[in-house]
Amino acid sequence: MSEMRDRLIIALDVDSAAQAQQIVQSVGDSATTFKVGKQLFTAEGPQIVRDLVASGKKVFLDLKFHDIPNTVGAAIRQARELNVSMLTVHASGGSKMLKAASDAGGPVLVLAVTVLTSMNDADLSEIGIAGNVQAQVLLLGALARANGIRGLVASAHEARELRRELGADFAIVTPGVRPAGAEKGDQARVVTPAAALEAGASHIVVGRPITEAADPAAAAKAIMEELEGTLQSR
Ligand SMILES: O=c1ccn([C@@H]2O[C@H](COP(=O)(O)O)[C@@H](O)[C@H]2O)c(=O)[nH]1
Repeated sequence: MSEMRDRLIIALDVDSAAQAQQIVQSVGDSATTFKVGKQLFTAEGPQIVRDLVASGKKVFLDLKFHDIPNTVGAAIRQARELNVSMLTVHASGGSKMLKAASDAGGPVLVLAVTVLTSMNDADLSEIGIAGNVQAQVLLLGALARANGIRGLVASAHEARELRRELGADFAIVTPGVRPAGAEKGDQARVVTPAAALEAGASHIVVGRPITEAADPAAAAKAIMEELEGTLQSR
């Protein structure tokens, strides 16, 4: 397992490169990996990724590709040119899309998003999925693994079972992480940083609790200390 600092991923969900770089600077050494998602990428394009990589940061490109296999494979080959470390596709794109994604990924860790952490059982039912979230996550996790994918995005609620099913080497990246007492916002399946690690997450993704904090550096440091405390108490 990588060092603890590599396990905290900070979501740079802001409107501009300047705001993103300010957060990166203020967080300093508390994190090595920063997530560029739809908001920042749409505002700034690939240059923000190039700039972060050039400054020595690891970038998780979270654009959640979900399209026909040829298009997803081609998009991933472009992402490789940006030297990102991780990227996402939707597992619900199906086996052919997942295979195209894993074939195209090369050294990039391709993560399959199972069920968004903002969704609950009722949300799944609304889109025609009869099973509960846990069952759907496990089904999509198995489908992803069968098609060469080496990591998933899921909530920590499912992490223990996923870890049992998928083994120690699989990456389980968990958003929906909230320090005790923090606002859930639109997230449905939420746990604390410590509970996510306990459940078997390899990485946690934290956005608003850091980016909207009065002091992002202190917020990131507190989360790091919670993670380190969890490992020491094992
Ligand atoms: O299932 C998912 C997949 C991705 N995300 C992303 O993670 C961050 C979480 O941000 P918070 O502010 O900590 O809620 C955000 O960028 C999402 O796009 C997710 O939340 N759930």
